[in-house]
Amino acid sequence: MNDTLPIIDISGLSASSKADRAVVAKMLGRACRDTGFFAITGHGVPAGTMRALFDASRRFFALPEPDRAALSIHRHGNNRGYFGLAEERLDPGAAPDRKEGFNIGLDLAADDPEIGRPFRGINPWPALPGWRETMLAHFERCLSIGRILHRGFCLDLGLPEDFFAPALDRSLATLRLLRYPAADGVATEAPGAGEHTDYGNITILAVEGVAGLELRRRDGVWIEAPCVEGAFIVNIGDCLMRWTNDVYVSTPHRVRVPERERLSIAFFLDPNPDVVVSPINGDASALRRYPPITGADYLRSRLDATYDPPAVRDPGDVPVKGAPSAV
Ligand SMILES: O=C(O)CCC(=O)C(=O)O
Ligand SMILES: [Fe+2]
Repeated sequence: MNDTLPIIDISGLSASSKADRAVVAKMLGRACRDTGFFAITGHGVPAGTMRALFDASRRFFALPEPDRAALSIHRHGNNRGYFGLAEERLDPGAAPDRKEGFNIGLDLAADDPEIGRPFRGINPWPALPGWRETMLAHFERCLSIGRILHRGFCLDLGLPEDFFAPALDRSLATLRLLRYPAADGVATEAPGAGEHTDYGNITILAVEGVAGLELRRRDGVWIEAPCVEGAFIVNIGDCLMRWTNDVYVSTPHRVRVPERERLSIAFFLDPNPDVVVSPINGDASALRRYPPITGADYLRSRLDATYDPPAVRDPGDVPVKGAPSAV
């Protein structure tokens, strides 16, 4: 394979003709079986909207440290809020990550009956005018792109196109703003983000043009993910790999410390907590590589197996342990 990611225009997934949708689905399927990484265009999000989103992210990271710390993920729990530099270590064999971030989950009202259930909680918000609305609009946008992509996956996998729809309507999704400070000539062992695979079904990543994301091809060679103007980078996570019985692959990736400050915005699409993730393999249950498990139990098991204590972890990610899952 070559050194770049496939760039897939996904607008055809909304075509009225199934044959047209299938053309895109086939391209998606090929990428999902290969590196599990691809860039998408034709997603309908205007460049100005993305600029405003990154401006909002920059405003957050420019807040005084005490204001950010007041929103700490430790204080708020449920994987929501702020974490500072070196508070997360995606590769347990490496130094902590040189990045800070802010996580936003499904936005629930204080009296929502789901509050208190695993990974359900109230989002803390910074006191920045219009900020919450900007972020929630992007959350919804990514959810809808994620659902459309799943329809394409279904077509590729020979499933009814709405197969995943009921599994993604109360998703454990997380929108995560990330800031990687510039190297600034400081000698450090720390990565921007250590090598890991993502936990969920898919990750939809926006970058602003500063390179740094690297992924490991199936032949073991690390390549840089190109910054494609106007595109999101999508990658398959461990949950969808499991769900597809390893037909789709989640691929190890990492972020190197960038030459200049780098902002990225990741959306991790995990399934509903109570959905049963049962590997898709027709009726040949004997050939299933994994037992069925609920979305929430799978998340919990991965976090518990990886972290002690499982404090700041993001359901979007798990570090790579032992043999890489995708080669
Ligand atoms: O910032 C990036 O480019 C990727 C971040 C990432 O892989 C993650 O947070 O899971
Ligand atoms: Fe990741």
